Amino acid sequence: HVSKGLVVTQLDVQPGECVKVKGKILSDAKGFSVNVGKDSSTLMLHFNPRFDCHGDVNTVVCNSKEDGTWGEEDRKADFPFQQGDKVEICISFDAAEVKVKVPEVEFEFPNRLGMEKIQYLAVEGDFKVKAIKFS
Ligand SMILES: C=CCO[C@@H]1O[C@H](CO)[C@@H](O[C@@H]2O[C@H](CO)[C@H](O)[C@H](OCc3cn(-c4n[nH]c(N)n4)nn3)[C@H]2O)[C@H](O)[C@H]1NC(C)=O
Repeated sequence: HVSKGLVVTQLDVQPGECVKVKGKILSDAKGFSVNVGKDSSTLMLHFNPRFDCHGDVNTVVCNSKEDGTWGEEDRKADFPFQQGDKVEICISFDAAEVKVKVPEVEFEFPNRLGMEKIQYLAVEGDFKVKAIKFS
């Protein structure tokens, strides 16, 4: 399993609010993930840019996780990331969907679990977190 990165629990992020993660993608990154939800087993969104891992090259894979079981993967067309880049990722949600804003591109993913708040944030993989901000 990927090494443990930053984990934040006891959050209470409401619809319309934003979780901002600033950091640096490692220069030899294979992939990283930003995970938000209730806890590590119940994720509203697993946002997983893959440079070269699990058989994917330069592909953003999104998924949800319910009580430890992955949902259907959603592979995105855009891949606005480069190894070594500094990135700022903003995640917000409402009853219908989760939005992931990065410069130039906004990804959308259905709020499959109908979650009403984000209590958990975990950043995993080849990503060095510099700052997190809740607004
Ligand atoms: C073609 C063979 C069967 O399909 C493959 O099955 C793999 C195993 O499920 C898929 O990889 C997993 O995809 C998951 C998202 O759907 C995750 O990215 C998983 O990454 C490791 C991981 C992260 N996490 C995790 N992060 N945060 C939390 N709470 N858990 N748990 N396991 C990956 O190991 C992989 O994406 C999938 N590939 C395709 C093309 O479907």
